[in-house]
Amino acid sequence: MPQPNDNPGNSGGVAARSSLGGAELREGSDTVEGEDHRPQPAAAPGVTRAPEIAAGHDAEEPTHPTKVDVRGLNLWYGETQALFDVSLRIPEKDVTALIGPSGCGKSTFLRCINRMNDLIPSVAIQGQLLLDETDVYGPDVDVVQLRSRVGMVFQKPNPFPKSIYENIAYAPRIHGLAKKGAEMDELVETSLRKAGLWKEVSDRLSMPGTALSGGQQQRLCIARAIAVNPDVILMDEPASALDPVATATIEELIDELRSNYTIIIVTHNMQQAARVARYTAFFHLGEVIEYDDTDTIFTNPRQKRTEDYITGRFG
Ligand SMILES: Nc1ncnc2c1ncn2[C@@H]1O[C@H](COP(=O)(O)OP(=O)(O)OP(=O)(O)O)[C@@H](O)[C@H]1O
Repeated sequence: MPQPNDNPGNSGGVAARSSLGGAELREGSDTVEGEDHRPQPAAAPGVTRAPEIAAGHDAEEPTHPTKVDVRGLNLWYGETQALFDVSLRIPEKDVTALIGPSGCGKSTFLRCINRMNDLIPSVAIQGQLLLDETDVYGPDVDVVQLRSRVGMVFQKPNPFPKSIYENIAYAPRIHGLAKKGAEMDELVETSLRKAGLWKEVSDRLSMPGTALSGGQQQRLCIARAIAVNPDVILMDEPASALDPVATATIEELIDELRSNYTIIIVTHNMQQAARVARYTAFFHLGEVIEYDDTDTIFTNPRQKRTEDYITGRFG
């Protein structure tokens, strides 16, 4: 088993980091600097592979560095704890799925990565969440910048009530990423191309984004996220409101984006996780029960609870 402290560049130990909003930060009473009390995820995919996990997989498979390194993350909504000691190392430039029954904390965890939970006053967070080497909850973090590095796509497509063009151009303009005119036109086109939408909308960029079909709106939202050149794209059930054809298009798009972006996707649809994700984390009751190659999770899970979930015994 790899030890969590195998991860280079981090000294281990769980740091109390942040109190968001009005709730008290809880100190981990059993946590001693230098010791590591975190549960052991099966492996940190793409970083350090346990020999038994590597067995049966292509030994030449490239391993990617960690993009998001989560260490002992706990989260409370007021008095109610929703995440328990979550530790995951999410590799860069690939797709990681978060699965588990309703209410197990998948979306809560996802929202920690770009600090969307800051918007909920009762939330308190303890633990460490590193994006590359940066502590996302560190005192110097500019949350606006963070959210441009870590884009988000929601369950229900939510284009701005503006033109297709403006949906893409809005954030780059605010961030000063392109000048008005040809430079912005090019950025809009490139973003729409990357999201596989350009051909469908190139002759109607002034039309409202909300006039597109649901699947097109979701690709517009993905193009909008891409336009600010993020490293990470969080997707919270991005296809659950779409029909099967639009869902297939989104899944194809995710597959195309995987080589350039770290994609973390929450999905209720296990077939979808199996189709799009290289790695899968199974959450239950706010804990990560198992985290491994998607193949292993679906064909040879180590934990009974994972097996029971993927075979439909609960959830
Ligand atoms: N804003 C909130 N305030 C209080 N409790 C919340 C809030 N959001 C989520 N919770 C609670 O936190 C727990 C985890 O919810 P979360 O939405 O993260 O689960 P999930 O696994 O994404 O569920 P689903 O698959 O149904 O979307 C649940 O018990 C939920 O009721």
